[in-house]
Amino acid sequence: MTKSICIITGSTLGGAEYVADHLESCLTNQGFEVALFNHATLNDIQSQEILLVVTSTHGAGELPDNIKPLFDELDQSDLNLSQMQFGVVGLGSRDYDTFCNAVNIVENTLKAKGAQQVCESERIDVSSNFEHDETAETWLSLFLRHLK
Ligand SMILES: Cc1cc2nc3c(=O)[nH]c(=O)nc-3n(C[C@H](O)[C@H](O)[C@H](O)COP(=O)(O)O)c2cc1C
Repeated sequence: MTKSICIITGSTLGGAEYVADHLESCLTNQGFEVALFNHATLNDIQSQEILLVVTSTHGAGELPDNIKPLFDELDQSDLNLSQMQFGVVGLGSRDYDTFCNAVNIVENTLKAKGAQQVCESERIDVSSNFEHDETAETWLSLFLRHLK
C-alpha cells in the first residue's frame, strides 16, 4: 500500500520551504503520497501517521510565525498523537545561542502528545552548510529506513 507522508514547514524567509519542496520531490519520486502544508492547521495534521516538519528558527529561538500558532494550539490541546511517527529537519545558524531551538520545541511538543520520533533530527547550520537540499535528502534516507 502507498504510504502517505505529510510535510509541514516553518519558514520566514523561504529557506525551509525550499528544503521541504525538495523532500517532497524525493518522496514523490519514490512513490510516496505527499501532502505539503506551508500554513498547517491542527486539522491538517491530527490524523496523520507520518509527519515531517521542516522548520527554521527565528526570533530568539522561536518557531516562525507560520507554524507557531499550530504548535501553541497543539501544546494546549489534549490530542493523542500515538498513531504518529515524525521526523524534523531544522535550519538555523550557530551564530545564535539558540541554534535550531525550533527543532527542540517541535520534538518536545509532538512527544508530549504521544507521537514517536523516528530518528535523530537534522540541524542544518546555514552559516557553514550551503548544501541544504543534499543534507536533508541524506537525512531523509535515514528517516525512511527507520520508519515502521
Ligand atoms: C531575525 C533572525 C533571527 C534568527 N534567530 C535564530 C535563532 O534563534 N536560532 C537559530 O538557530 N537561527 C536563527 N536565525 C537563522 C535562521 O534560522 C536561518 O537564517 C534560516 O536559514 C532561515 O530560514 P527560513 O528562510 O526558512 O526562514 C535567525 C535569523 C534571523 C533573520
